[in-house]
Amino acid sequence: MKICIYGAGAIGGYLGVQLARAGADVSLIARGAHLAAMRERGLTLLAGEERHTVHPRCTDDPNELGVQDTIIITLKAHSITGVIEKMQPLLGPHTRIVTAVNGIPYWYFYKHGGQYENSTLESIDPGGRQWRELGAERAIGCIVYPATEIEAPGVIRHVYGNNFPLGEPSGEITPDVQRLADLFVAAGLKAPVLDRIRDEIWLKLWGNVCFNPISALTHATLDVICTDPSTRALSRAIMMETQAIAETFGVKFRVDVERRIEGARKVGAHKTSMLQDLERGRPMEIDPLVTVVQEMGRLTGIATPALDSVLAMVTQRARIAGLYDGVSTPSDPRALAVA
Ligand SMILES: NC(=O)C1=CN([C@@H]2O[C@H](COP(=O)(O)OP(=O)(O)OC[C@H]3O[C@@H](n4cnc5c(N)ncnc54)[C@H](OP(=O)(O)O)[C@@H]3O)[C@@H](O)[C@H]2O)C=CC1
Ligand SMILES: CC(C)(CO)C(=O)C(=O)O
Repeated sequence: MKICIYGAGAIGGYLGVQLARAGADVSLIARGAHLAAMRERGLTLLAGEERHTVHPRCTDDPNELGVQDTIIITLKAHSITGVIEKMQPLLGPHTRIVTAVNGIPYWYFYKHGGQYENSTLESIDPGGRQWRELGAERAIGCIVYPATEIEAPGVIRHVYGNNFPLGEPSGEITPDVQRLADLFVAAGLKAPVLDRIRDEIWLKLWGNVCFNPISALTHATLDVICTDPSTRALSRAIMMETQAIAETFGVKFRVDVERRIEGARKVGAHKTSMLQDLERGRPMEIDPLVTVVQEMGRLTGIATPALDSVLAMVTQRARIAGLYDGVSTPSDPRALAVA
């Protein structure tokens, strides 16, 4: 299976090392100093006391790679639209695209059923270009549970976790998704194939939608946000709004909100990716994690006053830092009035 990891940074680099070590035919697309370092010295994974270096093909030009069986997108989700054209040489009639990103993916309403079937969401997929030009029918869902970071160009630090649940939008256990899961397992990862992948997407997003913007606004780590009574209550309020929206779309949450917050608290003194991005001057992933929930709230007529307030502040914070030029424009006067 020819696999290309598009955006081989912290998560894509981790996957790249593990897949290469398992003997997979894997190519990495990256850029800048990180790409130069990988070309020169290979890609190194630091995991506890272990250190592994691999030398997969690395490029910033998809034309060099040609058609792939599987593309694993590990870009920040707000970067996907910007690479649609560059991705075209990788796409053949049978290519599958795995969305290994946080937030709601572009294919969300593909094989969803009901009144929203085949809808696109403006906050994550402006004009529906990802849906049309990457192809919703190509998609395989993936949830990223591990935490990793780029410690230096060409060097990935594994922080915790190895679980990447996978699932077809239709819920079927197809040969494609099973083959991919088998490959992940051979690479030492966990990759349960889920028949309700959207439930798991929301379970992860439940944390990102509140902890990430609150951390960017307060600079608090997860343990502090989940312990301080005020930020815990604010997180809970956003999570309850989010749950109401997701349940309208038929999502089932397998844990309750208190257990989800406790799970995050136990992660400890960890800075969310949004806080890390703010501190390092990198574009913040606001629309795929927060604005999209507001958009889905508008679609379903569910007010999101707590989320609206936090979103208004975090977008302003990000704009002032020059790290956001997205779509967030709250337009529901009722929600703004409540907020
Ligand atoms: N890191 C983590 O611990 C976790 C991450 N996630 C999610 O996983 C996804 C990936 O995150 P993460 O790995 O941290 O992100 P990174 O920013 O580390 O990785 C993305 C990589 O893609 C590169 N890139 C961006 N645009 C292009 C382009 N046009 N051509 C080539 N390369 C490009 C970036 O380069 P550059 O730096 O130059 O922009 C970067 O190296 C996100 O959705 C994130 O929320 C989820 C759970 C945990
Ligand atoms: C750490 C965690 C789970 C916080 O929601 C995360 O996914 C992130 O930082 O993006």
